[in-house]
Amino acid sequence: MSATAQTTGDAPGHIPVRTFDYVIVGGGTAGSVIASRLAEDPALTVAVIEGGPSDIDRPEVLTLRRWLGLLGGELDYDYPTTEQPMGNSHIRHSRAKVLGGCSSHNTLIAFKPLPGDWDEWAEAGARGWDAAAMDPYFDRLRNNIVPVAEWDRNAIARDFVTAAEAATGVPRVEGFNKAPFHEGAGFFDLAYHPENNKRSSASVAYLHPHMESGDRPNLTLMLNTWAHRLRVEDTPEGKRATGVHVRREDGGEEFAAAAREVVLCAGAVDTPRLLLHSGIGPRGDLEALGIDVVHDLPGVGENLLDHPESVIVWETDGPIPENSAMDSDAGLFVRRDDSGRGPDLMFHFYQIPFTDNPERIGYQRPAHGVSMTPNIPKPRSRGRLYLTSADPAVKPALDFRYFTDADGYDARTLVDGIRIAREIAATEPLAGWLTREVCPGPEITGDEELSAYARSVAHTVYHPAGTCRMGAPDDGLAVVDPDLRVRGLAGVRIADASVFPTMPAVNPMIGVLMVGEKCAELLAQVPDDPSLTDVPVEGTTR
Ligand SMILES: Cc1cc2nc3c(=O)[nH]c(=O)nc-3n(C[C@H](O)[C@H](O)[C@H](O)COP(=O)(O)OP(=O)(O)OC[C@H]3O[C@@H](n4cnc5c(N)ncnc54)[C@H](O)[C@@H]3O)c2cc1C
Repeated sequence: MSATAQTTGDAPGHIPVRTFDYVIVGGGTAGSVIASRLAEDPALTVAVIEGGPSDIDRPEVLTLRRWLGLLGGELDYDYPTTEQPMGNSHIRHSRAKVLGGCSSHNTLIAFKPLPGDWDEWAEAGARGWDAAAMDPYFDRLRNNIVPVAEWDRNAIARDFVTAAEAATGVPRVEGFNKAPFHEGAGFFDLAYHPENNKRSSASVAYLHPHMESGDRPNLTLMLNTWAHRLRVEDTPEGKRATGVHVRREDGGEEFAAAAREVVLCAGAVDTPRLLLHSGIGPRGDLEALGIDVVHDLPGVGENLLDHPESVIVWETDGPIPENSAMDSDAGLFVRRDDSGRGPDLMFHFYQIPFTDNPERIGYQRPAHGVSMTPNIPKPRSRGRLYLTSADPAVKPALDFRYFTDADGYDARTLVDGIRIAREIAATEPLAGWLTREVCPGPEITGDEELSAYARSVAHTVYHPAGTCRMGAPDDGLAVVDPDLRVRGLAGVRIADASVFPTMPAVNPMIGVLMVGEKCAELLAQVPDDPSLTDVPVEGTTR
């Protein structure tokens, strides 16, 4: 196979074609890993179609502590949710439009998924994705995963950890990735460079070294370029994805042809969105919108998962010290149900008053304060992503169906979280810093009132996943098989947060990076098969 992408001229009325061995849609968290790994073989050509710009020389992106300033800005796709009768309908889901994807604007909290998380995937039909099989991929990660540096450990966060340990009886943990845990309080591991607070995002760790040295001429980054349709053709072997129609920033159209495979890494919102606009999804939904059905795949967009959280805010006795890695670098895991496989309640401790949602219902932001955000590691509610228009420019609908699980487990978890948070706040040495509970406020004590508050100010930990879930080859609602191949289509795989069958108890980014590493390995195992090159490598396409 040629190491040089083949290009054709731009014929009038036609779209120029460039052919690569692999076309990766999305240079985000998983996409950066896969592109970098595939391009290690100089005989292969690899293209990355990335909707956003490069992150190189952008301090507002590369400086971890500036993450909050990116949300809702020009590098954010900013997806709304649908009306949430049981929760907060005003949540905006940030999704990064920049090389590195969400690893370029998240908080880079780095947890290896717990053994129970992977084993649950294997039990859901993802054969080969159990904890023992997945463990080695963590050691391959190139990100600089380190504990929060001593100088970034804020005094009030240290006191939160001590108070959490005393109030709940959980052990203090130094290095959450050293061994599986059920409970614990401590500073997190982060993917960052403490000496200058620079991100160790997927792009920084996997792509920058090659972009800066130019040692991967076989890797083409098509930046500010939007993939709007996956092309599927009928071949003697069946339906095959042959490439992606893309639109550049200047409005020009191109076809990126894949001689071997297309890999979709556009994330849990944009991968199903692209499939649906390509006519791949539930037949009835597509027909109702007038989209030609290319491949009936009922699971696309189903199984929308997230980690919902609530918030409790205290005013502090004056300003707190300035130092921090990113203002939310310590936390707590609790296991209320001893029969569970892992933690069932998690808290981030914010060194800022996080009142965005409470302000909407009348609370005021204190001049100085801190917050605890209890979240649900294993939520039971399941949502759905779907299109409301055949126009690809219209954002998809994200209906998380927050707090709709039949037995009320999700809402109850947040109520338990607020009660535990209050116990910690009443315990020294944290108690001495706090002058008053701002929200929900000490007068709100009953289960129902607490639940109503917790749900009305609920937020997301920004972890949407599961919308193209992996499952056994005979699982009708699975979108990809355990080799990440889209069911019923040749030449296309998915590797990003959308393939998660269930939600890990911990923050998901490391899991996504490990999906990327495993996908690269699966692709490398494919033998050279002449039939795989039976796709257009020359000419033009409409
Ligand atoms: C604010 C925030 C904080 C978070 N904090 C943490 C944390 O601390 N720890 C943690 O573990 N997780 C965290 N997460 C979650 C984590 O970052 C994500 O789960 C993970 O990065 C998702 O990776 P992905 O590869 O699925 O998608 P992404 O990283 O989002 O990559 C998708 C890429 O595809 C591109 N793209 C999309 N559609 C197209 C298209 N049609 N054409 C071309 N390009 C396209 C996008 O521009 C993007 O670069 C956070 C997320 C957010 C938003």
